[in-house]
Amino acid sequence: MNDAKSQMIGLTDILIEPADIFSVKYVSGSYDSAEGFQLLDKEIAMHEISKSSQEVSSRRLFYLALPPSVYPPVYRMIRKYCMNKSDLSGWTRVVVEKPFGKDLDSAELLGSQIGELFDEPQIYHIDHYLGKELVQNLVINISGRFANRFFLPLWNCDNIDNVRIVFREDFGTEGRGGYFDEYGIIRDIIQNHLLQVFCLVAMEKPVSLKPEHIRDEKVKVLQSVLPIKDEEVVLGQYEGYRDDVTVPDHSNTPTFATVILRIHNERWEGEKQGRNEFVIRLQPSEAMYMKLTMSLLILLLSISLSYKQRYQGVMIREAYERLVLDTYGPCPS
Ligand SMILES: NC(=O)C1=CN([C@@H]2O[C@H](COP(=O)(O)OP(=O)(O)OC[C@H]3O[C@@H](n4cnc5c(N)ncnc54)[C@H](OP(=O)(O)O)[C@@H]3O)[C@@H](O)[C@H]2O)C=CC1
Ligand SMILES: O=C1O[C@H](COP(=O)(O)O)[C@@H](O)[C@H](O)[C@H]1O
Repeated sequence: MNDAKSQMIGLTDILIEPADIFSVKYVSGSYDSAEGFQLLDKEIAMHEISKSSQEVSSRRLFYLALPPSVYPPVYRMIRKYCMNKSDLSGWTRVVVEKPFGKDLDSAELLGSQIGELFDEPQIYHIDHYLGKELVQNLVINISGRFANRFFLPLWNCDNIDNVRIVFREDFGTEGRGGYFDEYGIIRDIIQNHLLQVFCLVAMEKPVSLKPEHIRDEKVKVLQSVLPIKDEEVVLGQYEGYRDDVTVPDHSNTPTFATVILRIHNERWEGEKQGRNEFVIRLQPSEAMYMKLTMSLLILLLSISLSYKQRYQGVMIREAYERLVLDTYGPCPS
């Protein structure tokens, strides 16, 4: 690994207390050499001894803000040098970012490489879109589709012509070309964040909110998607993308993509011509609103709920904050 890509930062000390006090310590080293990880382990152990009544019993969570292609060497080092040593209690968990590989082969390879080092319950796959307030609402909260008697009977192809899941950003790679150019917009955003939203919008009601039940329903809806037609995909690259010095001059990586997914199941297969719109805006400024177009009069009626206005003073957790805290608990969903 070259030097420019060899900085490893270890977060050795996070205190989460009612007063939200965070104390952070950095240890630097390279991804593929023992010294940095031995030092990191030493720092963690010192912290554990200073804080814990049970010597060297701890909960160690490793979250890597790195492209998954770098995971195998880093996780090998963690496995070798940084595990919780105690047989008494505690645990070691690792958080894996998206995209998980580039295709089926590389995803399976990555899975087996990480699987050789850690047991399944130790591995947490993170998709921060699942931590967003309105995405959580899609499944569990009061306005979630399964809890809401207003939406429940309407949520099918008799009443919904199409669902558009739109992600827009008004900035470029900003120095992240080293990661982004290797993956592109489909693997960076569509295959994970937007497909998760797609699954939550389209899936059937899970038997319970247990992780495996939610996962099973997501799998079913993905299996119901018909093969994508070439003519229903558009790819592009925004002008100026290659101006970023971290992007190769001749990059052909897509930075724009649109695709139509057709679901072949009882709920969604069928045609409905409709002109009303129900919008769930995850960001910026969380909101839900409805635009009703009364055919001849073309009257636009808006029924809206802006989270900022409606829930003034209520703190909405950041997606990562919610999910990283979840990794400390017993439930990986
Ligand atoms: N940025 C974001 O908003 C989000 C990012 N993620 C995920 O986090 C991970 C990292 O993304 P992000 O932090 O944005 O990416 P960056 O490009 O900022 O890279 C993060 C770190 O990884 C290093 N790095 C990048 N490419 C390579 C490589 N090919 N080999 C070795 N090291 C490399 C960088 O080193 P150097 O600085 O030297 O290039 C940097 O230290 C990705 O998996 C991404 O999907 C997930 C959600 C949101
Ligand atoms: O995963 C990623 O997401 C961010 C966008 O996240 P958001 O919460 O700000 O919508 C994106 O910028 C980044 O390229 C990608 O890796």
